[in-house]
Amino acid sequence: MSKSHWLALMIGNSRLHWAWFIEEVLQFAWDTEYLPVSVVQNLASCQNITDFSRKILAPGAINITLPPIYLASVVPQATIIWQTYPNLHEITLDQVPLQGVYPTLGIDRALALWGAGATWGFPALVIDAGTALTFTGANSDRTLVGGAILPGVRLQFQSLGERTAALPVVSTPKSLPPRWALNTPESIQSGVIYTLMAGIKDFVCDWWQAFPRSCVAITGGDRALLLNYFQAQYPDIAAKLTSEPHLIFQGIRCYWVSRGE
Ligand SMILES: Nc1ncnc2c1ncn2[C@@H]1O[C@H](COP(=O)(O)OP(=O)(O)O)[C@@H](O)[C@H]1O
Ligand SMILES: CC(C)(COP(=O)(O)O)[C@@H](O)C(=O)NCCC(=O)O
Ligand SMILES: [K+]
Repeated sequence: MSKSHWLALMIGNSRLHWAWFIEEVLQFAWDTEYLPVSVVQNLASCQNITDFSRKILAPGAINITLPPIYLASVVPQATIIWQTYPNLHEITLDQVPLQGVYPTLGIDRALALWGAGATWGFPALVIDAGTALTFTGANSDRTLVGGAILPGVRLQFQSLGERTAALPVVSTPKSLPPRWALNTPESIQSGVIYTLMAGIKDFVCDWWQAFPRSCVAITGGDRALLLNYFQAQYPDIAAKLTSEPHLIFQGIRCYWVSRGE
């Protein structure tokens, strides 16, 4: 029997996250920008698979087998576009085996937590440093303990620059800035970064008080950046964080396996 190839697509608020799987093994993962409107319109106009492959995948080619896409999204408008894809499996919260979730919990948070628990065991806490930064934790019964949501790194700089007259939108520093800054850009960098780190440290320490041996996994676009800062400022905590770029894909993989495909 031939092995099954499939794609995972996570639609986040900043970009699309893709992974190519063969059976339950992740082969390759990449990020793309949102598709240009012209491509989306073209996609929406497709009538069937042949039409789709001719217009989108490989103009001129016929009879291409489209891989199934397992889709999870926290951006409803962007989901609509993909519902025209002929071989789509949309993952919803009721398909994630966690107890005590509330109806509006983000599917990305649920999948990352499932992925973390399946990989390192429950209890587990996930820090997802994406457009928004989230904490999401479950206990040893796989019951959601709860979490928190705050603006992510880039969003903090953007919103400060865009909603004030005198503040520029500064870039995210690659390494830890000086705490006591003597110019405007570094003052903004210091304020955002040191407050963010203190906040993360406080959440993580509170979690470890309740669940001392729990895995705390960090994922998302700013994962490596935050880990760098932590290594410089709180190396003891950095050493106890588990860094995993593909936590949501681990959750989607669990979903794929649970379907017995
Ligand atoms: N090309 C990029 N586009 C957007 N964000 C990026 C990019 N490269 C790095 N980042 C960082 O990743 C963060 C967004 O994380 P990501 O996991 O991609 O978000 P989401 O899952 O919400 O789409 C931003 O705060 C930003 O600092
Ligand atoms: C908190 C989020 C915006 C994070 O999304 P992201 O930054 O990964 O794009 C997303 O998980 C979401 O829309 N959640 C719904 C609200 C909730 O989880 O309570
Ligand atoms: K919103």
